[in-house]
Amino acid sequence: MPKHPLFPLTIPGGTRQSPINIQWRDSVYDPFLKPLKISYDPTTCLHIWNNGYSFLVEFDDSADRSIIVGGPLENQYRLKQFHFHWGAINEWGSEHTVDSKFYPAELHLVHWNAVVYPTFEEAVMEGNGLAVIGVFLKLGAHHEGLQMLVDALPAIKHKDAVIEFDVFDPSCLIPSCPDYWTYAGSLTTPPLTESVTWIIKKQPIEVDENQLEAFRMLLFTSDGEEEKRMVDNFRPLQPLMNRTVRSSFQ
Ligand SMILES: CC#CCNS(=O)(=O)c1cc(S(N)(=O)=O)ccc1C(=O)O
Ligand SMILES: [Zn+2]
Repeated sequence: MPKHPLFPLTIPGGTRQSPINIQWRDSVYDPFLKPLKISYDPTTCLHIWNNGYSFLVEFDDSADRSIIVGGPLENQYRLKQFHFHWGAINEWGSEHTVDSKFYPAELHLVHWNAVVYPTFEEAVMEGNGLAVIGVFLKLGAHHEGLQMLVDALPAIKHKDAVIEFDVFDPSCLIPSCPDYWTYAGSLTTPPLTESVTWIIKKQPIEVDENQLEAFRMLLFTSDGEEEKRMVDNFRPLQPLMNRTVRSSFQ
């Protein structure tokens, strides 16, 4: 298991840190959880860029055009960006684990509560400010929708590289099975604030080896610096402490 030079391991006084191991048998079915409703407008897609930690696709979140509602959420939340975490090899790479099993990668779709908070930055600091959908990636069949992202990666190999990305519907990356786990957690990168309602999809999506390898050819480093491959950009598991993971399924 690689060490994590990227960011602090612990937040002093943290009681709801992420990621966590989801022990399937300890999760509690909640019949009052609603189905998650996802309505994304593909034309709100802006650009894809390498921020030196992951690659992310950002969306125009100046209006309620790409939103999620329902599930465990009290309000609707606006899509701001999505990004991935992955490993150097297929044995690990996801941030969350299920019964202590790692997946080779994990997708995070980050949304913020624009009903209650005026800006994303303010929402990041509040307990109900963010909602992140987590989707596991497993090695298997070629994923057509992901390939559009993979084809753009060579153009953003280095830190701070960005290219236009006009139309993309991230719904194609979300499994059709409605089942999810949900728990109260945090950002897994600085500022690590305890502001995230996590919604982790039970069913992974399948991607092929070439697609995972394409993630691994990205670099943490800027053009001209000594090359460091962008791999193992996941935070170590955090203690569950006094939390229950709820499931939307029996
Ligand atoms: C201020 C502030 C902030 C956090 N930004 S983020 O929520 O988009 C985010 C969230 C996550 S995660 N892994 O917690 O969803 C990772 C990375 C990022 C990011 O800045 O790129
Ligand atoms: Zn993430």
